Amino acid sequence: MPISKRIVVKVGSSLLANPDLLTPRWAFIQRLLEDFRLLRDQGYDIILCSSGSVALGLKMIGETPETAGLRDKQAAAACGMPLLLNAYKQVGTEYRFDIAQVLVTLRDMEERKRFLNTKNTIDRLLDAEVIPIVNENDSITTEEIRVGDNDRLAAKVAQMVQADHLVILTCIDGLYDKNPEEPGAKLVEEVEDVSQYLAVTTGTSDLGSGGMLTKMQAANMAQNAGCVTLIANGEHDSPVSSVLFNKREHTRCLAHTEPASAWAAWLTDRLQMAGSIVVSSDIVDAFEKEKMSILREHVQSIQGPYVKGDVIHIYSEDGEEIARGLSNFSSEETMVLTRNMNMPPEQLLGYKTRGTIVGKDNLVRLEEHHLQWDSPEDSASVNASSS
Ligand SMILES: Nc1ncnc2c1ncn2[C@@H]1O[C@H](COP(=O)(O)OP(=O)(O)O)[C@@H](O)[C@H]1O
Ligand SMILES: N[C@@H](CCC(=O)OP(=O)(O)O)C(=O)O
Repeated sequence: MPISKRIVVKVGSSLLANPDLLTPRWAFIQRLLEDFRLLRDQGYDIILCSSGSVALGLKMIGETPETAGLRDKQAAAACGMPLLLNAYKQVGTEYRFDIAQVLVTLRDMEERKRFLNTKNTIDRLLDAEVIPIVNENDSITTEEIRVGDNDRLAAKVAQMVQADHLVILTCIDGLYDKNPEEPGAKLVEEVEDVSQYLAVTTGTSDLGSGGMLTKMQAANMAQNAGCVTLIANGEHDSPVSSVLFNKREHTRCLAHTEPASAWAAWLTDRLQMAGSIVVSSDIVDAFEKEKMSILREHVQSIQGPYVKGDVIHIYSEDGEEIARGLSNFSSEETMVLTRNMNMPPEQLLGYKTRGTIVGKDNLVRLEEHHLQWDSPEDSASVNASSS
């Protein structure tokens, strides 16, 4: 099976749950899986990222979308997940599909080993022609350690399986050039640079989580991994193939050139910032010409806490994010190294090390098409050489 026939389909809560009764929308699931059958028969591998567990589980714990807090949503997800999977299972049988549940957490995407483990599982399911249904394991994730939206999670999965299309089905026809409630808002058919639209993407539907903002962030991650994102209304016959084959209106976010490697794509597109450092202007200038390792003398300030092996965001002194890279040290160790420049790293840390903060092979310089993240609050950062 050529890898170019891999698609990731993300389905939002509002398509899966009736807004008032919070019960499964069987007719939609029917249309979706009927379309999957058609695509499978044409040789497409499909990975489904499905929301809906929280919405479908709320009634069981006596909550509503308006009143539910984080704890309620965690419990609702535990109640709703079997209902959601049961719906897919029942309809799947009708269309000769086997399905499988893959529940992931933030760390399964952010830690390289766990990311590859998840990839292996999904690949194996696809080999067996089983449809992986991916969702966040909401019941065990708290605010600090959750992805929080399935748009970016789906983009991460698209990057993971090297899909060439990510199809995001939602309750609106695509991205509008301003708040769709405002008169005169127009559908944007093609997006090359998502950063132009971030300011006009506030608000979600009643059951949705991330709104159009996380769809744009997801599209950027997919773009950077060489994957096209199609955003469309799911309320349509053949909801996926009609968009994939360009038979109805939608927003198409173009793919950028292929990333240097799957490793570089994983390293660059993050779901959460583990920590960051500010580096001196000499290394920023040097970066213009070639990629170089970041040494302790380059570090101006550190924002943690983070641990050895976390991907950290690297900023210039004027707040521009210039690179991301795998840190060889925890934030505490980095602090010790940079505050005691006259002492050898080995002596400071008690083990053999050259003290390179980020090696050049574990570093990716951000390009124009990568969305930069705002630098963390200055007040929270600690000056590396202040004592
Ligand atoms: N510029 C925009 N274009 C389109 N939709 C937008 C825009 N800004 C905000 N939205 C809102 O995003 C919502 C879709 O996101 P969301 O509710 O999270 O859906 P889903 O549950 O499918 O992820 C729409 O209902 C719309 O109101
Ligand atoms: N993981 C959650 C959904 C999170 C989410 O992104 O929701 P949505 O914006 O409707 O796609 C759930 O299963 O309810």
